[in-house]
This record gives sequence, structure tokens and C-alpha cells, in this order.
Amino acid sequence: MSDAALRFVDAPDRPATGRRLPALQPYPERRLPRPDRLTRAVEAVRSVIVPRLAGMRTRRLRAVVAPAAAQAERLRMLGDDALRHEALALRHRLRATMVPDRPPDTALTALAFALVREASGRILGMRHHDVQLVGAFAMVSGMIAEMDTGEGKTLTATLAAVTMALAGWPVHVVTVNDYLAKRDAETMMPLYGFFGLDVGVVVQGLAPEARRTAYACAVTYCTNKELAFDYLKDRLALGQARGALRLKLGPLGGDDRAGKLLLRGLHFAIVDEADSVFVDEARTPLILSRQASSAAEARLYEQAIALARDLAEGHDFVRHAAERRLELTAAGRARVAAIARGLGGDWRGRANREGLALQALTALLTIDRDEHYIVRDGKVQMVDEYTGRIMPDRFWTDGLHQMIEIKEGCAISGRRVTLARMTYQRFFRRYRRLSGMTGTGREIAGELWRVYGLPVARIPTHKPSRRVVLPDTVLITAEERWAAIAQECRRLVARGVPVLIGTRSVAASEVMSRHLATAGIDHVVLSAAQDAAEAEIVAQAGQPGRVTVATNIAGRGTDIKIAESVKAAGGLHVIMSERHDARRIDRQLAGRCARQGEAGLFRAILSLDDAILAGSHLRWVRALARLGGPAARRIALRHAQKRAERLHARMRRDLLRNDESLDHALAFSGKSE
Ligand SMILES: Nc1ncnc2c1ncn2[C@@H]1O[C@H](COP(=O)(O)OP(=O)(O)OP(=O)(O)O)[C@@H](O)[C@H]1O
Repeated sequence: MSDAALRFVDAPDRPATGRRLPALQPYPERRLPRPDRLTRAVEAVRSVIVPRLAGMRTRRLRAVVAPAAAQAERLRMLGDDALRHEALALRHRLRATMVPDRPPDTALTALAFALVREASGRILGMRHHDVQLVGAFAMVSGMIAEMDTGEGKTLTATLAAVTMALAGWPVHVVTVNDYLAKRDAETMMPLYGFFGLDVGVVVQGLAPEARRTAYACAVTYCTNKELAFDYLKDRLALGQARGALRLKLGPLGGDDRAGKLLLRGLHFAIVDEADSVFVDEARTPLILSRQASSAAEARLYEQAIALARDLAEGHDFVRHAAERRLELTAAGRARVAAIARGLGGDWRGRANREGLALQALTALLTIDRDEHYIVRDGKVQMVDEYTGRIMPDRFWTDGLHQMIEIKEGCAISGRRVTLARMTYQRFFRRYRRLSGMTGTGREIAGELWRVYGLPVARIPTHKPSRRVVLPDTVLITAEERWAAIAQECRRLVARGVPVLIGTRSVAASEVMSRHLATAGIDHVVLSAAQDAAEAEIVAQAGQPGRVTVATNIAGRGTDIKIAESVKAAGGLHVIMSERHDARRIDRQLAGRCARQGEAGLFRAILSLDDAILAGSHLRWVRALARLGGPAARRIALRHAQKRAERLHARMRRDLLRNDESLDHALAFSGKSE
């Protein structure tokens, strides 16, 4: 498939027709008023109650299964044309009932699902399971469907996407990377085509015209990043930018303006890997920027790095490991002032010079190569801490990126000037109906409700899980841990069992790899540097005796097919080598084995040297754990993980609060959208 948008002939009527449909409003989206005190109080109470009702919600959603089943036999007897005709007839009824702020009609939705299920059986050779109907009903109801890994979320989404598209809603199916967006669109396209629905794909590098075409399709597959940035561009084009920004951009002309828009507004979205998009990505603000370079700035950053290299840890500055924060001591401040005296203009103000010094120390000491970034083709490229994926067009701000470039001896790129910014939180809340799917929603149910107004519905598995989970083994040193994993691998490989080892960073994967090599064990390492091959390598991880080392969720979304002989030997074994900051990510790793009721085993082999215990205030916890037995060590690691989760949740809350108040602040270079 080319990068160009995929289109289907026989496009259905655009939602421009019909009573409530978008053409009436040029760019439909939900506008959220600032809540008053009473609303806030009610919301606070609801945010405690709503996330706890997951079980009840699931029971209500099951109501879609029986009426869909009742249609199955009748639909099976129909020819393809008759089936299509039935969908056409249903379309009008769906359009009348599927309106914002009203729950979907169960009987009509069930009939739509039954039609899609029948068509899918004929076209893709896969009939949706009952639990998939329940999951899709959660989606059209504007909820998050929590479905275990391997339960077939990609196929489930088609039920919701076709139904909403037939109802006239432009549908966005949002995934985390280009590969998944393309793959899912390509696989499911014949099914959409059966109903005359066209499919568009938006990936990196696509020209604006092709984007517009793709967004004009009934269903558009895209990544969260492309989508959010396209929205930001639209907001700029809509000319809502005020003040300084408008001057910077010049007038954006009246009639010409509509032609510049990429999207048709924010109607209905199904967000795959919802936890990753709504929570992990939510820590990073979206910034639309352009480059502005200046030789003077480059010199300033070089001076800052040189100065920071002259400062001594413990004497001039201290490090707070848990928050990755650095602080200058009184001696350090005096030293910075002394050095700065010879450097001129930009170094004169105290806040300025100390800010520069701290930024340079951060670049040198807390942002690590092969963990937070890699250097490729002479460029510093950020690595997503959670996925291990490279983010080629993300940059640290306030000179930090340039300082890291100096540290690595790379050419200095231009500083970015912000044109517009917003957070994913604020972006997704603007959908008129938002939904999602994830394997791990329960841990963040409270946050999803508070921030996005999204309830989580837990969907049962199609078959009972046969995953064996062994208790954690916690060793004292990291070395002992790597050796123990290598030994375990050797034992398993001899029996033909494949092993997937999850690590926390690219650097850790490399250490693991060295230990495996020393032990003479053949293996493949999946690092962020191999973005393109990621899915293929993960897909192979179920072959007999295969050992794969990967950052915790690299290759997520790829199905691991288990060879027949492996099933008999107990399935894929997943070994977690380090706890992540979030329990959720650990559960995702566990979900790589024993999918769809197959056999599989998960265990963690950890150590007290792990990063999660690195904070200075955790020193006593670590000391006690060393003295205590295995149970004490396990408790120590759990405690550290819960602490990290709380810390990150607070950071996300602060970011959102900050983002909300930006609207009202003037001291800001770009407009907060
Ligand atoms: N109803 C069905 N009938 C037959 N096969 C199915 C059905 N639903 C899903 N599958 C198959 O199950 C496998 C897993 O699906 P998929 O990769 O979408 O799962 P997932 O829930 O997205 O997993 P992950 O959370 O790891 O991304 C795929 O090979 C898919 O084709």
C-alpha cells in the first residue's frame, strides 16, 4: 500500500446530508465551558463512584448480544446484495437515533453489529465473538473497552466504526504508530468496502492534500500524533489565534480559509492502546513549532555546557534522583556567578545564568544516551521512555535539545519557536463522542473519568485465561539478576520453549544481550533503533527455542503466533527483568504470553539495584529489603512502584492544570489551543 490515502469507490453520502449533520456547523467539536464550583463538587463525587461501576456497566452492555444473535440465522441466509441492502435501510434509522448526548439504541446497534459480523465472516473469514460485540457496544456508547491482550481489538473496532459511519459520523480510528495504522486499515478495508464505506490512512510525511482526502473518508486510520497536529494546524488556519501570533502569521484569508482545513471536525474516535495515548503520551505537551536558528544562541549553549562540566557534584550541586531534579548549592551559585562574569550579556541576570547552568547539568547528567535518546545519523532523537520507540520529530525545549547535541558532538539544530500548543488531554476531550480500547484500563479508570469523562467497561475474555504467573524473584544485585535470567533461558531453550525478556530501556536490553552472548544463547534484541523491523521480530517470538529481548512494550499491537510444538511445551515464557514505573506496563508485558486462552507463563526476575528504587528517600526501603527475606524485597519494589505512579499522575495533573490556565495567561509565546 502506498502512503497515499486509500480510497474506496462507491463512497457513501457524506454526512453533509441529514438533520443534525456536520455541514451545518463548519467544524464540529465539543466545547467545554469552565466548570463552576458546584459542577466541580458534583464531578468530584462522581469521579469516586463512576470508575467503580465497571462490573455493572459490563452487564448492561451485554444486552446487545442476544438481539444480535437472534438476527444471525436470518442474515446468514441472505445473499451479499440483500445484506448490503439491509445495511442501507438501517442507515437512515441509525442516523435518526445516533445523536450526541443520547445513548445508542440497543436494538438498532445490535442489528448493525449482526450485519457487520455476518459480512466479516464472509469477507475476512472471522466472525466477531460475543464478547467483541460487548466491547464494541462500549465504544459506540463512548466508553473505554478494557479487553485483554490478544482478544482481537482490531477486529472489534470494526463493529463500532462501521455502525457509526453508517450513522453518518466521520470516524477516526487512532493508533500509536504508522505501521499499525496502515496495517489495520489494510486488513479491515475489504470489510468497510462491503458496506460502501471508504477508508483513509494518515501517516507521517503525507502531503496536506492527501491528508484532507483521507480525513474526508468515512473511516480514517491515523496516529494520535498526526491527528492532533493536524487539528492544531486547523485551529491556526481557522484564525482563532489572537494577538501576537496573528501578526506573526499574517492574515489568513476569509474564503480561502475553509480550503486549508484538513479535518472535518472532531466527531467520533476509537483510540487503540488508549492507556498509552490518554495517559503516557499525556505527559508531553503537543507543540507546533518552526525552527529559528541563531549563532549567538548556539554559542550560549556551548558556554553553558562548558560551565556545567566545571561544576562538582556534592559541592556545587546536588541531585534528587527520583524526580530527576538538580539543585545548585550556595557554593555552586557563587561559582556560576564567578565563571559567568567573563561571558557577557546573556549571563548577567542571576535567574538566567542559573537556569542555563541547571539546564546544562540536566543535559549532561540526567538525560542518558540509549535510554532517553539515541544518536542516529548525527542527530539526537528522543526515545519514548515507555515504548522504547524513537520520536524523530519531538524535541526538548528551552535549549535542552541543543545542549544534548553539544554533549554528543552533533551539529546544533535551530531552536524551536512555538506557534501553538495544547495537551492530548484537551484535544481528545473535544470529540463529540470519544471511545477507546486497551488491555489495561482499570489502573487508570479514575483518571480516565476525571480527565476525559470516559468510563471503563471491563470486557470478559472469549476463553478463560491459562496464563501461569509465578511469584517474583528479587535478587540483590543487577549482575545476579542478569545471570539468573540467562540461566533460566538456557534451561527453557533446551526444552524448545521460546522466551521473551522485557527490559526497561534500550541500554538494559544491551546488557542482557551481553549476558546471553556470554552464556552462548542465540537471541535477537529489539531496540528502538529497529523501528521498522519491530513487528516482524516480535511476531517471530513464539517460534521454538527463540529468545527475544525487547523493551517492555516494543512491538505492542503485534500478534505473537505460537508454534504447535511450543503449545505442547507450555507456550511462550515472558520474563520481566525490571519493574516499570507503572503496573499497567508490567501487565502489558505479561499479556504477551497466553493470549486467547493459550498456555503461557509470566515471571519477574528483579533486583534491588533497579532504577525504581534509585531515589534517595528510598534508601531506607532498600536497606531494609536487603536485610529482609524475599517477601520484604517484593514489598519494597511494590512500594516504589506505587510511589512512582503517584508521582507521574501528579505530573500529568499539573500539566493539564497548567495547560488550562495558559489560555488566561499572557506571558506565553504561542497560543495555547
Ligand atoms: N472473532 C475472531 N475470530 C477469529 N480470529 C480472531 C477474532 N478476533 C481476533 N482474531 C485474531 O486474534 C488475533 C489477535 O488480535 P489482535 O492483535 O487484534 O489482538 P489485540 O487485542 O489487539 O492484542 P494486543 O493487545 O496485543 O494488541 C489476530 O490474529 C486476529 O486476527
